[in-house]
This record gives sequence, C-alpha cells and structure tokens, in this order.
Amino acid sequence: MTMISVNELHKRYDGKYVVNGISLQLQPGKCVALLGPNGAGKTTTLRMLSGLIRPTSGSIQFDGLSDTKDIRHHIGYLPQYPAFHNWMTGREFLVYVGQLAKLSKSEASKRANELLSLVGIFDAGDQRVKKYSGGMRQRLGIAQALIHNPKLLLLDEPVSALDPIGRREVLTLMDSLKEHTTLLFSTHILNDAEEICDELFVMHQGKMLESGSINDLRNKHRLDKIIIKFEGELDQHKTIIEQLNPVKRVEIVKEHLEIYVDDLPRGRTEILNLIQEKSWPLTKFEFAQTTLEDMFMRMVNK
Ligand SMILES: Nc1ncnc2c1ncn2[C@@H]1O[C@H](COP(=O)(O)OP(=O)(O)OP(=O)(O)O)[C@@H](O)[C@H]1O
Repeated sequence: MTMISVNELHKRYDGKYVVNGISLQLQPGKCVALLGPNGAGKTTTLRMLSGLIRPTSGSIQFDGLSDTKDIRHHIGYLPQYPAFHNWMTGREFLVYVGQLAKLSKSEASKRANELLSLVGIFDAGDQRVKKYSGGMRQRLGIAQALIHNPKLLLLDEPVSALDPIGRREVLTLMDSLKEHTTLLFSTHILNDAEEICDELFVMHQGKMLESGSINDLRNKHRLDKIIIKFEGELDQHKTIIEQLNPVKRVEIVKEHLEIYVDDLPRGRTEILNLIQEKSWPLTKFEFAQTTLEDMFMRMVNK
C-alpha cells in the first residue's frame, strides 16, 4: 500500500518552475530523506505535500484521498524556521496548539504531557520557550507537529540550524519516531540522511535526480578510480590518458589525476603501460572508489 503518491508535481513562481515535474511514492512506516542543495526546491515540495500551498500542476494522493483539505488531518509539518510564542512555557504552547487542532482543554493537556515526554523535554515543560536551547526548540516543534497524531510527519531541515549537540538530540529523537509515524525530512547533508533513513529522494534544481534505497544508490554510484601523480604539468598527461578505452573520465584534483575506469584490471594495465612507454615521472599510483558522497558533491558543485 502507498501512503502518498505524487505525480508530475510543478510549482511556478514568477514564471520560473522551482519544482519541475517531480513524481514520488512514499510507503507507510518508512523514513525517507529529501536530499538536495540550497534552492533545490525541497521546502516548496514539502509545503505542497503538507497542503500549505497549492501546486501549479500535478497531483498528490494521500492514502487514496485526493482533496488537499482531507490531507491536512493526516500530516504533521515542522517548518524550517518554526515560530513559537516565546513567553509561553513548552506545555502551554502545546496545549494552545492542541486547542487549535480542536482538542478540548483536558485532551490538549493530556496530549501535551504525552508529547513532552515523547520528545524528551518533560522536565523543561514549565520553562518558558525563550529559555530553550536550539535542540529543545526543535523537539518542541516536532511535538507541535505530532499534536493531532498524524500518519505522516514532514520535517523541513530539522537539524540544519543546530549545533552538534542539538543535532545529535534531534536525530536521536527522529530515529525513535520512526516506530510511531512515517517520516519524510529534508536535508542538505547526506550523513544525516544515512544515519536514520533507508531511502533517499535526491532533488536538484526542481527535479528529482535519484530515488531509492540508500544501499542501491551507493552501489549504483560506486565507480572505480585510479589516482596518480607525476612531477610537472598534468594537463598534457590528462589528454593522453583520456584516449584509453577503459577510461571514462579524468579530473585534475589537487595536483592529482583522478581517472574513472569501468574495468579496473584493464585500466590499471593500460595506464601502467602508458606511463612506462612515455617514461612519465610517476610519484603516486593509488586505487579508490567513488561514493554516493562524490555523486552528491559533484551535483551540488555543478
Ligand atoms: N514564495 C516564493 N516566491 C518566489 N520564489 C520562491 C518562493 N519560494 C521559494 N522560491 C524560490 O524557489 C527556489 C526553491 O526554494 P526552496 O526553498 O523550495 O528550496 P530548498 O531546497 O528548500 O532550499 P533551502 O535549503 O535553501 O531552503 C528558490 O530559488 C527560491 O528562491
């Protein structure tokens, strides 16, 4: 069964498509990261999924429902920059949000207690929000998003603004929430995605570049490379190496040549033969593999 199914979603601002035809499916019980550099269109996508803004075109189906009004009851959303009433205590804030979500005062109060303990700030429940650390504020933000017991939790860059301690606290909390709800969160840091998720959507310039399990994507982007270094100029050597058959691409990185090959044994033999034939003054010859990180960094730096 699919929890949310998105087809050819577009959003246009000022004549420009900032989300440009993305399709995705989210299964219940999963934790999925929406990964992309700044400006990729992650926030816009999450806001469309949460029903806060309307798509220019395309469809979003939630559990078979097609009306965006219905969707909102099932979705909890934490914006990138959540706003709190700083003069309230954490508990007062959650009771207030609970009442906005149409809970009675006593239900809201019970729910506030449950959530304060779920997100690990029960002891700080009677402190004013203005005294909270960044990590505590995000945890309160997550509690707020869970107030109506949503089936799907959307978190927009929940750890990006936090220091390492806050980041750790919130990632640990998110990891534990996976048992209760389906989780989709945006980030521009692959490590965060890998730490708690099994699946990735990779966005860039409004498009979905990749999607799938982190393991599958790792295997897909694993390419062998040979790193070599010579004394002297590299440009000429690069051009000659590029002519070899097993060589797919050559890059100059920090005075090294990085040679991507699709057949490592053949690539190694042909490159070594060439070096010998030309008597190039070799100072380094090393093997490595590209990773998902490399793919992401190349994409971001394009
Ligand atoms: N309301 C708006 N009006 C005009 N342009 C917008 C609006 N909202 C977003 N954009 C533009 O859409 C593009 C995508 O923005 P979005 O915030 O969705 O990206 P993002 O991947 O979440 O990036 P970030 O991590 O920086 O928030 C950006 O170029 C942004 O300037």
